Amino acid sequence: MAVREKEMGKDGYLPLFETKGAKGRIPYWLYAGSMFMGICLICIFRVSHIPAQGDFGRVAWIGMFMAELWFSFFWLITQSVRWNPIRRCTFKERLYQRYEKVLPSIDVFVCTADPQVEPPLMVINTVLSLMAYNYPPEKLNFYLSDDGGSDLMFYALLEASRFSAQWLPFCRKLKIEPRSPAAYFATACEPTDDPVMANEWSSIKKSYEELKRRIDGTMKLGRISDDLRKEHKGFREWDLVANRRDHQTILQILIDGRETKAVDVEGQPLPTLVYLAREKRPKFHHNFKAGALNALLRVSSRISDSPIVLTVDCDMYSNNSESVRNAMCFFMDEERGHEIGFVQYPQQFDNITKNDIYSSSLRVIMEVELPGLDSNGGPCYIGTGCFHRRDILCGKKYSKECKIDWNKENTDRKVQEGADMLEDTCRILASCTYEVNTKWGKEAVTAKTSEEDVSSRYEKEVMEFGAASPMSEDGDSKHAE
Ligand SMILES: O=c1ccn([C@@H]2O[C@H](COP(=O)(O)OP(=O)(O)O[C@H]3O[C@H](CO)[C@@H](O)[C@H](O)[C@H]3O)[C@@H](O)[C@H]2O)c(=O)[nH]1
Ligand SMILES: [Mn+2]
Repeated sequence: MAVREKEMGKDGYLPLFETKGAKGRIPYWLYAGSMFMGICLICIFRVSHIPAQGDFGRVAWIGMFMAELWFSFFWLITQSVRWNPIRRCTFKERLYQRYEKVLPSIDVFVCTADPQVEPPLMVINTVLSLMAYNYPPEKLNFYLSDDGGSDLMFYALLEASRFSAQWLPFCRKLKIEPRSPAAYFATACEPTDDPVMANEWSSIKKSYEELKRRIDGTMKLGRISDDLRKEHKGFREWDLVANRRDHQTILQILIDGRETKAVDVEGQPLPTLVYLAREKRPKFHHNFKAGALNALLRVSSRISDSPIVLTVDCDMYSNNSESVRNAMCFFMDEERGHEIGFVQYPQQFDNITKNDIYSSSLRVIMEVELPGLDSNGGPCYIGTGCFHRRDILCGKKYSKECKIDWNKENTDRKVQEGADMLEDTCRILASCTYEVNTKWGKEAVTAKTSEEDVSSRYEKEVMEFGAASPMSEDGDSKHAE
């Protein structure tokens, strides 16, 4: 094993992640240094050549000097986010060796709000890209929050739950990236070298196209046909729905990962998949996405209660199937894990013009400023693509002494009830009155539910975040072990 000395922590311990300075810092420091010199010289020139009292242009001179001082001050404070950008590298191989058996389970929250603006086909592509993560499927739980309360969205998710039985094994076998079917088939070519694979490839592509056609057809029709309605008990919920702003909680567990029959075409377990449309009533404010996330936190704490929570906007698929493992390297690092409250990934946009004339890819923000903020304690939560520790969201503070026993963490949180029972008992957690008379909105408060007593609210604590927020970059391929 050829491991460089500085990679090692105390007592020869090998960390799960490493922090490095970003590339290009030295040229930037030279540039910033010359800039600073220039600013100083301008100041000296302005002060030493100021026109005497009564001379022509004195007021303009002072005005210019003030403006220059203001811009210099502005430049100086931007250095705090540009001076020292950092890069994080993970060692997934070490994670695999030490923790593969006890990896924590993850609850993934996807938010959608309107089936017209955010087409269900796009939403299920996001969900499928996440379901296909390279992570033990029995440890993944997916929750789709539908603020549009639409049976069309429910139907699309039902289709996705069926398609996932083919899609997940296909992704595993061909190790494809990205794992959003739409994004993948938009660019991928049929593998020609292996006829068996080529066959499978075309058959999956055909299945996806049929799924797309069925969903497009239903969207065009604008309602669920009577034949489709018979396919799942969940559609009966919509008999009681007045409109999207006035309806009861709709909660359907489409795949119950704990069940033995929840398997893909290869017999491997499927992840849990839950549809949630929280209760909406005209009298109560729903608090948009934040309200949805709070409802999801409560409902998921009852169903799967995973120690790690990932939030994703429905219009943002995951382009890397290793994202979860990368994030786990931060949370599970024995020495520094307790310093990390959340791990988030920068966003990238798909539909940007070649020359990016509007700078839509936000390169300065994504490539310089967020890594720059990372060296100063971390940027704030950007709303999507972010893993949180559940306990942090409920106010827990971590310290050096607070070591997590991941073995215990995993087994402690299992529920016994069947899916039907859970659907019933969890409804109240997504009711619109749940947060009434709490401090929600004044201090962002979230409630955690106990297993013993579902309806009682306990542990209402202030939402706050940990000190560090690393941005992960894959580094392990470059390291010899
Ligand atoms: O009542 C609502 C309204 C919105 N959403 C969801 O919230 C997400 C973000 O909304 P969007 O309209 O797409 O906002 P963007 O401006 O694209 O989002 C960026 O900016 C938001 C804050 O302004 C963050 O919340 C997002 O995470 C971030 O991606 C989407 O998935 C929506 O479906 C809900 O779940 N319920
Ligand atoms: Mn968006």
